[in-house]
Amino acid sequence: MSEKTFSNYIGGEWKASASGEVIQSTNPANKTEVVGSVQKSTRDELNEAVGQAKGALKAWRKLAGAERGNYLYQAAAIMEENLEEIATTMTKEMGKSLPEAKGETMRGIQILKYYAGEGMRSEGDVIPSTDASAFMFSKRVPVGVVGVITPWNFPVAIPIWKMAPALIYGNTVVLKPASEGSVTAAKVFECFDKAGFPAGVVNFITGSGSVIGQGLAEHNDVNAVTFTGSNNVGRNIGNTVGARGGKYQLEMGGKNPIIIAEDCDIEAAVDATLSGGLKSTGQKCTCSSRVIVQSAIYDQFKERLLEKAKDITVGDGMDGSTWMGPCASEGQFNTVKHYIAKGQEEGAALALGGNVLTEGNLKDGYYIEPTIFDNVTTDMTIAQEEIFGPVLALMKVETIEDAIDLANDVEFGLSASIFTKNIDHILSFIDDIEAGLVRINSETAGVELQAPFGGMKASSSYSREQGQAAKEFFTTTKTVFIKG
Ligand SMILES: NC(=O)c1ccc[n+]([C@@H]2O[C@H](COP(=O)([O-])OP(=O)(O)OC[C@H]3O[C@@H](n4cnc5c(N)ncnc54)[C@H](O)[C@@H]3O)[C@@H](O)[C@H]2O)c1
Ligand SMILES: O=CCCC(=O)C(=O)O
Repeated sequence: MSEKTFSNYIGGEWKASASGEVIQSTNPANKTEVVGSVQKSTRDELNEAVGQAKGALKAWRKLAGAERGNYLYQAAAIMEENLEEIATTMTKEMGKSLPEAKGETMRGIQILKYYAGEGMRSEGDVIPSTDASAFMFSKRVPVGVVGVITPWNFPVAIPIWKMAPALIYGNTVVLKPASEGSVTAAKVFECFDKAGFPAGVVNFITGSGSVIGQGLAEHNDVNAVTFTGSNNVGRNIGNTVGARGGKYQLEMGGKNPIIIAEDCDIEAAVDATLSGGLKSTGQKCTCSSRVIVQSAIYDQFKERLLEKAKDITVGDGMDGSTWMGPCASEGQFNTVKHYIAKGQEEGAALALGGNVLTEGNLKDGYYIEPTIFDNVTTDMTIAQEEIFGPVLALMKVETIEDAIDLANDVEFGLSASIFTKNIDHILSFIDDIEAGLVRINSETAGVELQAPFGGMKASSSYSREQGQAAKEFFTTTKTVFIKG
């Protein structure tokens, strides 16, 4: 793959920024390798992108849903032809292993197809009027220009799970991806370009969060902003968009618990803890971070967990034998090191890992060992703050009631899981756990595109993405009353 500089995609054309500056995206498995560069755009260019999206809105929303769907089907087909290249770029840009990157790219394609079909489905309800001679119905209509601000950890799936529903319901979009995933997102936009969307319907602009992201939040012609990312940035975007009367949706961090009950299948629970906690190097918003284990099996579970964690192969995501890649960036690497030090400082015992890996080629990347802390208590920073790295915190409890109380003792509420065979425990977990994604005998990660996704408490703005739930954010309802 040759290193390339990608332009913005505005009004159906690839355009370099007048700033003359670019942002380089480097490979976290090999710091000196530049994967590609994107534009460091200006506020004027953002205004142009929003202007193009606004200009394209009328004609786009007037197309039949099925016609809009055809563009989405076309984009999906082109992405399928380019799957290998997109996935390779993703692995090189943010470190996810190649099989995971391929899975994510395929997921993006499936999301496009799902929403393409949505263009042929109902856009309202017939509602009986109290006037027998009148006809009343509701009709979903687009919100308008949608600003899409996305993180780096799912650089294909997240932009698509926001853009596809926005587009099918008749909105136009301006995407601002995270810089650490921008080259991958540009590859997706190359497919959108080839799909032939009318000029201005889909726009792509890169640059700093404080200029382009904040600019989208502030722009009066951006009717709605859908954001996924960290809590501090999200809250600020929500306040900014809300203050000018815009619609917003925030999907943010997690501190997800997995509860291990004494009656569970320990082997299955260990596998799910490792997969849910450490796949993607712990950089999924749904990753398990707190492992809450009943005391009767604590030692047995811990021993097996450590045994299996020791076998994890860490390396370049492009290498077929790699199970866990590097942290996605230098910033992420430093954050994880900071939390590991903090855990030790506050008295948690390091049961495994905790070190930077420097052997052989690993010294060229941002590698940290799979890390497991023992004797973690809920007051510790590593039990409260999102780490977003390969770090698990083991916590001991006596009863399942205690486990659920402990699980809920954080500001976040994104996903949660329990391993148990006891139906009473399952039912009380479903009822009492404060999380938007509740999983039984399964890892905490694992989002299905046809189901609502979003968190409770500080993890979300009470909104839901994906499946039919996306309709709520990307449309507004007209109630029509007709009298002859
Ligand atoms: N709940 C979910 O669905 C979900 C999914 C994936 C990731 N996440 C969360 O995302 C975070 C990791 O992603 P990240 O590091 O890219 O998050 P981030 O908040 O740093 O960045 C997200 C996006 O916001 C932009 N941004 C940064 N500063 C901004 C500002 N001042 N104004 C407007 N936009 C700004 C960034 O450029 C990026 O495009 C984690 O907290 C993770 O849990 C949540
Ligand atoms: O990072 C957040 C998205 C998580 C996800 O898509 C999954 O768990 O499958």
